[in-house]
Amino acid sequence: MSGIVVKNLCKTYKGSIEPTLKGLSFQFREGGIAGLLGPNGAGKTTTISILCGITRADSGSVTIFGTPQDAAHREAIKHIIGIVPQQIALYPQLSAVQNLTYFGNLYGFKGKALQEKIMYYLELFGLAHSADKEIYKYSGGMKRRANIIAAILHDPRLLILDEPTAGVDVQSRNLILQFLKDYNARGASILYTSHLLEEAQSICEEIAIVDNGKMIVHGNPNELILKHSQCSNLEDVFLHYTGEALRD
Ligand SMILES: Nc1ncnc2c1ncn2[C@@H]1O[C@H](COP(=O)(O)OP(=O)(O)OP(=O)(O)O)[C@@H](O)[C@H]1O
Repeated sequence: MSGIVVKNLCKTYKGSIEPTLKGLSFQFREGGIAGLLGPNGAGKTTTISILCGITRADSGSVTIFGTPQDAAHREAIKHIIGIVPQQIALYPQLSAVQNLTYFGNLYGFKGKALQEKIMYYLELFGLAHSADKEIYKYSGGMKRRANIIAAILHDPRLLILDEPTAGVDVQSRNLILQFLKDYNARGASILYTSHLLEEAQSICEEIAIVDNGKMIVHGNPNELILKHSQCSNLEDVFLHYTGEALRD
């Protein structure tokens, strides 16, 4: 299988006694929309950071479309993946255009072609009227949308997003979800995390629920719902596997 293959990831952060990842494994096929789900502290952000090469696992392996995520392939992986982190990764004192020009340059894009692409995406994400406004003046939803543009200027085959719709209004959320579906329809793969299970149920064809650093269940949301007669939606499935207990 040449999708996203995660095998036996283990990770204990420096200074922590308890491991964050305890032999986590899952696979997602190429070309789909996949959801990495789990309660607070399950290890989703850690897993995503390892997938992108930001954090190193203590052991285990990650292969993306046949390319291993290791020191020898870091540059190749950088071009395959676009990452939208949970925190806004833009310079607040720079405008959207200045930020996006900077990120485009990092990937070797320059000049008119880059500026046209930036304007195309600012338009698509409803930000054209604020193209020259500094990011600190943006609303939360506008920042999230600009954050996504920064990750797609190099046309990544895999877009990874950590809670892209957390804390945004319904309008921004709809726009972001529509973009994800359209980007996927153009052939790209999407891997995203969310605590909004109704949303994950509606856009993901594959989900993996992780808890306490381990894989709990993987599958198609509708098939998982049908498999458990007492479950009528993905939230029921999630609670069935992870229980009612608080994690903090
Ligand atoms: N840099 C770090 N140093 C020490 N511990 C960390 C670090 N980053 C994360 N952790 C711990 O690892 C565990 C998993 O965190 P992680 O952020 O990966 O979970 P998550 O599933 O993304 O959670 P959430 O849904 O709350 O965002 C948590 O207990 C967290 O405190």
